[in-house]
Amino acid sequence: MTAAIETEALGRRFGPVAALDGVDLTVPHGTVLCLLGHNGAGKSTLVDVLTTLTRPTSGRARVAGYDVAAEPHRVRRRIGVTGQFAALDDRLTPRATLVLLARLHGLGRRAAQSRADELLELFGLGEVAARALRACSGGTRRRLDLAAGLTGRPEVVVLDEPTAGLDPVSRLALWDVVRELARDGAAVLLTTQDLAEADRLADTIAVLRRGRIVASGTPGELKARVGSRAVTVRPADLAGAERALRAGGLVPAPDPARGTLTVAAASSRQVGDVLRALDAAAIDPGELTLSEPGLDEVYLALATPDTPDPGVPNRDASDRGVPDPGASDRGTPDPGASDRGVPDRGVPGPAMPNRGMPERGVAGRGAA
Ligand SMILES: Nc1ncnc2c1ncn2[C@@H]1O[C@H](COP(=O)(O)OP(=O)(O)OP(=O)(O)O)[C@@H](O)[C@H]1O
Repeated sequence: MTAAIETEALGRRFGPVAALDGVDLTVPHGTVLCLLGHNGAGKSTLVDVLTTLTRPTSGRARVAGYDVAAEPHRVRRRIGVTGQFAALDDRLTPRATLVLLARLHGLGRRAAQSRADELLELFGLGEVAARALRACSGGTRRRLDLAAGLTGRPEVVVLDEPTAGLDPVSRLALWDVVRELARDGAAVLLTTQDLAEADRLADTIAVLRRGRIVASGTPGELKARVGSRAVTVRPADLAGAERALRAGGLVPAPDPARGTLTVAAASSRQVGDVLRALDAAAIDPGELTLSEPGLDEVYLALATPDTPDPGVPNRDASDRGVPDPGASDRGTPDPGASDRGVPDRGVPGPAMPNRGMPERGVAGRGAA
């Protein structure tokens, strides 16, 4: 069985700007791929291409087995698309809205009602199910927007920052929905700026930077790739401890405000090295903590636009003595480099995507 989403050397240019620059992605059924990236990395453009809102200018993308450029109608029938409620009568209730949409997806009256009730419950909309839409809050409309995209039980769901602006309870509820969708066999691609969200939800995280995937893997793999557990000690004699660690061949990072020294320690042997170096100088480590790398480190090392390109030696990382996140990507010249520095959205592209199209908007931004 082919993957639910497959892209191959996918590119989308807007005039001189390469919003997507050779993106290769695979999202199998039953899995969640979280796309992380800085502002302007190309996340929305990728979502727009996959949901047929904009056409690629190079490469290919297949969604649910259909090419997005050659068979956009077939793709649209199989993806979780939201935004429909914007075009509906504001006097309708959330329940009536969902029933109507389910019927438009070909369900009979009974089946449509039960699908609507299922979604109302899933999105915690039970209490407002019978309230007119015009009297519903922005958050409620947002959740309804997401629910509306699922009325047809899509096999591929693409969510652009689905939890941005949701309150914490709604956010957790949406995470449950996403996991449930994947358990039921759907492929979910979601973009997020929320690292906790990616950590909790993703089977795979892909890091997009300036239109290119610079790293992908499970959350655990990415964390292991940038890092680096660290040992932090809080000795009484900070300067003496720093000298002792350096004498032991280690590279401590002092934090005088906290009175701590931190040393990257990829293996347990290196944890021992820290203790031995201090012991050799008869220095008590004081408090000792061992910390695991987090996704925030992954983000800082890989996703921020100022990070050196994967094709360029990463001086910062090697200076800190931590493994270089770009190491495995080396050797690939960066064809997008010449596009850089072009002001964002300054140049109108050949075909401006209509992000606001109510009948084909994708879950997420601006829906509230
Ligand atoms: N219609 C357009 N015309 C010109 N440039 C565009 C257009 N749409 C996107 N771009 C440019 O393409 C690049 C990628 O933009 P995109 O919106 O996909 O990024 P993003 O990762 O979604 O960012 P954000 O998190 O800020 O929404 C940016 O440089 C952006 O300015």
